[in-house]
Amino acid sequence: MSVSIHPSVDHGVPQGTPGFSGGKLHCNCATDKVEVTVTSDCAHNHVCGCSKCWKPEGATFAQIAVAPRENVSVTAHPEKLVIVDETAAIQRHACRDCGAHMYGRIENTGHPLYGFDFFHTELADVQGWSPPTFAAFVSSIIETGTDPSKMDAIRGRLRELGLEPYDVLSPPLMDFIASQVAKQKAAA
Ligand SMILES: N[C@@H](CCC(=O)N[C@@H](CS)C(=O)NCC(=O)O)C(=O)O
Ligand SMILES: [Zn+2]
Ligand SMILES: [Zn+2]
Repeated sequence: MSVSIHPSVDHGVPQGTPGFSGGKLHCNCATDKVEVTVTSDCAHNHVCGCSKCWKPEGATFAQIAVAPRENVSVTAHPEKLVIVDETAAIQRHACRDCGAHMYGRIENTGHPLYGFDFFHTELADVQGWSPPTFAAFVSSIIETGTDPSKMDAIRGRLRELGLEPYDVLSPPLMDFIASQVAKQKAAA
C-alpha cells in the first residue's frame, strides 16, 4: 500500500447506505465503554489533518463528520468524558481512560457551525454512514511530524481516493461559513 491516510479509507472509500439512520458510537475501553447515540446519518464527512482532531493509532488523518446536535446524545458512561480544551471553538469530549474523542460540540451560539456536533464515524458499531468526500487541513499534518517532502505523495493518494485535498475546508463548507457570517453581519 502506498501512503496510509486512515484505516477507514486506505482500502477504498466505502459507499454509504441510502436511508442510513445513524447508530451508536463506543469508545475503545475494554469495559464500561462510553456510548454516544446518533439518530441520523452524518453530513460533511471528511478526513482532517489538523492536530486537534482525534486519530486512531497510526493514522495520518482523522475521519470526522457532523450531525445536528439534537441528534447526538451520551447514552452510557457520561462520567468518563472530559473536555480536551475548554477554550477551543469545538469542545471535544474525550474518554478519560482510552482517549477517544466521542463528540465535539460548539457552545458559542454565534459560531457559524453552531448546531452541528462533530464525531468519528469509525467509532460506530454499524457501517453505512455517508462516506468522507474531501480532505481538510491537509498541510497541518506537517505540524504533527509529517515530512514536507511526503506531501505530494499524500495529496496524490487523497486524489486517487476521491478525497480532494484542501488546506482549510472544502469550498461548500467555506461558502456555508461565509454565508452564516454574512447573515450575522446583516442582522447586526
Ligand atoms: N493548523 C492547525 C489547525 C487547527 C484547526 O483550525 N482545526 C480546525 C479543523 S477541526 C478547527 O475547526 N478547529 C476548531 C477547534 O479546534 O475548535 C492545527 O493543526 O492544529
Ligand atoms: Zn474509553
Ligand atoms: Zn480537525
